[in-house]
Amino acid sequence: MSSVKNPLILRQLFHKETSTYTYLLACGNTKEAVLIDPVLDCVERDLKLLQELGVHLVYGMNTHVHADHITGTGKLKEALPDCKSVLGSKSGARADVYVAQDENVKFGNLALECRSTPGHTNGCTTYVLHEHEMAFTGDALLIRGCGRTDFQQGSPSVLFESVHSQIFSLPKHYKLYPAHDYKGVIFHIILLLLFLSMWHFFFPGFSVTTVEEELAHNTRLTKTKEEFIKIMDNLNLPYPKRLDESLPANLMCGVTDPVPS
Ligand SMILES: N[C@@H](CCC(=O)N[C@@H](CSS)C(=O)NCC(=O)O)C(=O)O
Ligand SMILES: [Fe+2]
Repeated sequence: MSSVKNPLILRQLFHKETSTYTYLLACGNTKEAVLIDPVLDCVERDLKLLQELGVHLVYGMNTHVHADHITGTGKLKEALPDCKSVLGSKSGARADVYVAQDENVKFGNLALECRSTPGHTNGCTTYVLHEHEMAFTGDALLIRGCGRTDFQQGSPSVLFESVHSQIFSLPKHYKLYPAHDYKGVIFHIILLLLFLSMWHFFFPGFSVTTVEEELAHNTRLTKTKEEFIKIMDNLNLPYPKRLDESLPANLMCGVTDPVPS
């Protein structure tokens, strides 16, 4: 294990309605912070936390153009004018900073390396924090699963290559943090039927994994490429409930231009 020079403040936040994880990362020395995949509905929560921790948001970053929720980046920028939005250069959406393969996003003394991981969408980017041996995979890799490939330029073949070359090639002990966890949802439904509302207490789902765990236990990506393509082509998932509002808004950084009066 390499010695850690710069302390990291890390918070994993959850949006229950869309099972989305947002990550707050801040440099413990300088207090410069980034939010990865903020959700519009949770901006007030995130602003309060930034203030409580005494950190200064420099980037609102997205791993990709989300199809299931509206990004909070635009609203965060309105509240914090120093904050810039970051997105993969192949995303086709509006952002202040576009990142490509091997570029770094710096916050304080820490830096996130950008790895292009298309296949779920063209612009999908995995952000790697080498100093703390962790990566934020968006929807390219979910815990024991992966993002769907049936819309938004999705391609199972491209996703398979991305995950194997850019994520599974990281050291085996690296922690992987995804953009969603759907494992708790089944239990949620069962407990709702039992009129209980504390599902998260009993069945928290999964919050983090490692390269080693996914190489051994990912239900899709441990298969051959041919088997993987067959699985992905036959998922038959319903479209995300908020797709129609999310996609156009996220192409505009989560805010639509004001209508002239
Ligand atoms: N039911 C959810 C949407 C679920 C969904 O389609 N999730 C996406 C990631 S958000 S683009 C996905 O890739 N899922 C993979 C899988 O195996 O489930 C909603 O209505 O929001
Ligand atoms: Fe997605």
